[in-house]
Amino acid sequence: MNDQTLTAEERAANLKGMGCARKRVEDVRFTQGKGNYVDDIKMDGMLFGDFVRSPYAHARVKSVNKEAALALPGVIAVLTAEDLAPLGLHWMPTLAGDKQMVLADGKVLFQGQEVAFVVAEDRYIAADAAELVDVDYEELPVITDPFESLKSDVVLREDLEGQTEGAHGPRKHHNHIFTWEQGDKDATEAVLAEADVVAEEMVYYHRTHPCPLETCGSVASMDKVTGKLTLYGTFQAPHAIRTVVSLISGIAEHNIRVISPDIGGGFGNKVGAYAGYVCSVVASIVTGKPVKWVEDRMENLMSTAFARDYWMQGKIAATKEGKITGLWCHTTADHGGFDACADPTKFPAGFMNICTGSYDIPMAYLAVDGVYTNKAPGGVAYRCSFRVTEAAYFIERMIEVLAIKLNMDAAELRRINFIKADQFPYQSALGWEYDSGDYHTAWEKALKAVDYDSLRAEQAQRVEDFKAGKTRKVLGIGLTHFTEIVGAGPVKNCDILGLGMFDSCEIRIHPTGSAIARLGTISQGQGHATTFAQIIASEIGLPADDITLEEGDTDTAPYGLGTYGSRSTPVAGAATAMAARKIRAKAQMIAAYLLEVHDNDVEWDVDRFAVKGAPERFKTMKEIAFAAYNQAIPGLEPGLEAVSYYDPPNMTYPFGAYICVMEIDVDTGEWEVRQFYALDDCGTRINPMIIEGQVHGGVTEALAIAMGQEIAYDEMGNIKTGTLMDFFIPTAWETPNYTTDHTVTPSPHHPIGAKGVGESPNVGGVPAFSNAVHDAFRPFGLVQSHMPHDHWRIWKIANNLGMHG
Ligand code: PCD
Ligand SMILES: [Cu+]
Repeated sequence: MNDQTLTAEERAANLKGMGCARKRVEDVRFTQGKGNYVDDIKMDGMLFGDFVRSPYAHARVKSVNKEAALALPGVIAVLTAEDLAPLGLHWMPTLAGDKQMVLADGKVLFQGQEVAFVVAEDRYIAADAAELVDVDYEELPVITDPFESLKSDVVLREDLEGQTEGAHGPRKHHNHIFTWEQGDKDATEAVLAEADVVAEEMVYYHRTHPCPLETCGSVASMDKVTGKLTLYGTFQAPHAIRTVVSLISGIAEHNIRVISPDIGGGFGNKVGAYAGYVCSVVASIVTGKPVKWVEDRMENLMSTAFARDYWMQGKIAATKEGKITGLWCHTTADHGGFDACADPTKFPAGFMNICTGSYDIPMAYLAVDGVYTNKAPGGVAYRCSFRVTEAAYFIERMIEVLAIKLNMDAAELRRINFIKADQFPYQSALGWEYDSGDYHTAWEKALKAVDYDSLRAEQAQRVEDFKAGKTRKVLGIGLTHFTEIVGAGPVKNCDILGLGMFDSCEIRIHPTGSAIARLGTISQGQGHATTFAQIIASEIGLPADDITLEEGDTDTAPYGLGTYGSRSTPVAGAATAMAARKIRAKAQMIAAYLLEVHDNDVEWDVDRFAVKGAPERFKTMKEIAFAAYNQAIPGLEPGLEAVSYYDPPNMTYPFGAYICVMEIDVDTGEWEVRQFYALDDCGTRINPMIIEGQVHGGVTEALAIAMGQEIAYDEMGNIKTGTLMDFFIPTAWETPNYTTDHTVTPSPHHPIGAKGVGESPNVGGVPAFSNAVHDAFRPFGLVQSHMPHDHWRIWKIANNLGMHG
């Protein structure tokens, strides 16, 4: 055995375990076009569904005439709310405790709302037939502004009329959904009243959309003989979907098999439940044939879950020296026609109460009011754990605004107020216990890496040159220090529709020393098959290359709550390590038995158990695996497998320091990112290459959001950005170079010390880009301006500041 000739380091390297920049095993398939997405699923006799959608943002649906559509050859059925009503399926519950129409029931509340579902023999016939469905609408007044909505006599949700209690407490107005309050209002207001300095600003984080490359879709197949429903779909939470389908359809849960095949990006868009899923299931039950529904790009942008749309009114108080004494925030949250926000049940505004950020703020108060308008429903985490990007954007803008008020350097203001390394675990004024952090170290490393002082000197020179007429370009230095909160979790705080947010992993070792692991999460491109195998490799000493990973099939995977909110590593990653440790514990008994020593007389050594003090006497994990199946210890059951359901004791708190240096042409509003530095601390790093990829992707999405991407409506409620001609997706052309860096502050409660990282680059990136724009104009008097900072809006900033002469 050449094992004996290798050093421990060489044996460890062969495992490709944690810390290894292992190449993504998924990519062999993906780069050869061998992925298997929902739209690749083809079944015998499969039918296709397509929606009739409302052209109006608010209208009464007086009648739906299906005749012409049904007369078209190849059309099998046209479903309306009337058809679904007897089954109780014309409305469905949302994750936020609201309910949502599956098909228009008497009225429509947003443009693109589903009115009828046409089922036909192929996709094209279905689309043609959808055009033939004749809907008689009566237009109603449209409200697209949440502040107006709260003053309007127009009742948007007639189904809730007279209902003064909502899912999250009292409703103040017929278009009001909930008020969520955190922190101490009176004490915070007292601090504001006495403060040396108070900066106040409205920070708007505009409506945008995750817009994954693959749109949403499903294929439902009801087998009437076995009574089994198989549902393929683009689900970020397949198990939760199975439970919800069972609860609302009455089909026993064991008779439902939900499968998430390959997913072409989720970004939060695929967490909730959509009308298309319900309609494909009903259509399959009705027709007895498999039914596929896949939306197109415009349908995805106009009807599936949007993100953000938070109006955050802020006040921040400080001493003259810049020590922050209090933070106050009132948010008006525009949820559109239904509250279909995907947050843990007890958090109607997600984790917005992380808005004290990285700073030691002794007193704080947050209130969020949810409001209905005539816009698409949703409110998902688009690459951020439940409204954390909103919170980070808010505090990182407020810090900048305060720095202006104090006439202070914004890097210094942050430094003065950071939570110190010795304050962790840190109890925040709005209720969180930050598990760990070392913000000062990260901050100094970042400032040094970009040579902050010379950048400031260059900027000062630039301002002079501009004033002297020597240049038409200004320079912005966008600073951000963010704190994320990921890994929902703890079941005591976090559940979705009553399902506790634990996660799971099951590992089965085969006799020859290879293995399969199944998890309750589901990769959408993150590379779980690569990274989770690395955790197992390090924990039990079998090569990652010999470990298969399977996710997304509810018939085989242990129950889990799915992948979003960067929870896979903090929760399922922990379950993986715990399951592996159970296996190692059994392996230790087997090894000791084979080596004829006491259990405690063997010790773990990379990929084997060796006799203490006699390292030449050992059994490798591979040998132990074989023994587990034929030479088991008398009385011990054969086999080598384990499962772990992990309920994390706390969330994890990744953080980072991002700096963006931007050049802006004041005459055209064009911008150029000259430098972007991203330092992330996600605790123990499983795969540095995947982390770097996550950061590149996330910062690019942040660039999109900050610099142009938006879901905009006109006053009639028409969506103005419903195609990729208008909705900004950066290409290689717009995407700058990034410098990535890291510090490592392990999570003290996670078995391997890892924190999530997938969302961090969005949470840190958006304020970094936006602060760069603001900072470029700060010397000319700009305090606050709303995103997205497209060329036109930047031009207007310059124009309003009188910079166009
Ligand atoms: N420390 C550490 C951490 C982490 N990691 C890695 O990294 C990744 C990620 O992770 P995380 O953070 O944990 O996360 P997840 O859970 O897995 O995932 C989720 C996320 O993820 C991200 N990313 C991504 N990518 C891709 N490609 N695609 C997609 O879709 C996506 N999405 C996005 C989102 S949006 Mo939400 O849903 O909004 O809530 S949330 C999210 C994986 O693989 C892992 O393993 C490592 O390595 N290390
Ligand atoms: Cu979010």
